Amino acid sequence: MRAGLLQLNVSDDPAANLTETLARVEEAVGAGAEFVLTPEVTNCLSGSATRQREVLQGQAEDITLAALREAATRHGIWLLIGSLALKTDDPDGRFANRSFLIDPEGAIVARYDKIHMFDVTVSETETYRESAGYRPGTEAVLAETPFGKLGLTICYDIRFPHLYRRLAQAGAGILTIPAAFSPVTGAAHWELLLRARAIETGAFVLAPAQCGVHPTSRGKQRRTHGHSMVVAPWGEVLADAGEDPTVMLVDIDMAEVTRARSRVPSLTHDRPFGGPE
Ligand SMILES: O=C(O)CNC(=O)[C@H](CS)NC(=O)CCC(=O)C(=O)O
Repeated sequence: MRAGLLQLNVSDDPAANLTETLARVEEAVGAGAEFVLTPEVTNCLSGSATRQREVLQGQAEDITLAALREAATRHGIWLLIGSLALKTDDPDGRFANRSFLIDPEGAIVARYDKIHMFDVTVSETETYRESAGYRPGTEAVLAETPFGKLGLTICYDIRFPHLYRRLAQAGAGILTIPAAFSPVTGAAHWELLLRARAIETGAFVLAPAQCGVHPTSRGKQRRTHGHSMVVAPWGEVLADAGEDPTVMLVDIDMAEVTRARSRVPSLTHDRPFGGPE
């Protein structure tokens, strides 16, 4: 299976982002991708809740979701929309940070709401309070594809290894981790965390990411780490997209999952234990 990961530098203008995303999908398909993946918040990255309320839509109206479903059908590909920021019926007006798996008929075969919220003070000048703007999800999601079972996660989820263990033990051979990682934590942790999750689970990790300085019309300026990555089940980095927007193609051989897990079957070696709760 050939995967095409889109590394994007989105703005807070969903229509403009969609034009760029569709062109990149086209590029990936032209290069033979059968499974195309986009980063977290493919539709809009903003540092302003006011701006988000102006431009974001609910799932039923969202232009990015509709157009990407249509693109999946037109090209006959599988498509992971890393996530969309979407309006919800949350009483506090919070958005969903929701990932979608689309099949070649354009059907939504799975959707996942990011569970873990990035409420972190990275430095004195850089603070994130994701839970103020987004309503967290509560369910882990596994999806069937012709190339294997897929475990859907998003960005900060990467720091919660029990989620990945659960998905892998439920059968996932591919873990998707679309991201908009912060530059500071990205430089220190991103590659190491991706490789750790791949090794612990004996699964492929596919991590399409946002990159660069994001053009925003108002509010806080956002910057992201880039370095979209594919990691093999044994832990090798198969590809790293660097810092700039691009399409990254990687051939995935699912037999590597079986090979890694038979060399080190730690996924099947859990033991009950007592001790601190
Ligand atoms: O804000 C939005 O609209 C979209 N969401 C994001 O960019 C999220 C929350 S701020 N970013 C992360 O989870 C980065 C995690 C990270 O960098 C780490 O774990 O170190």
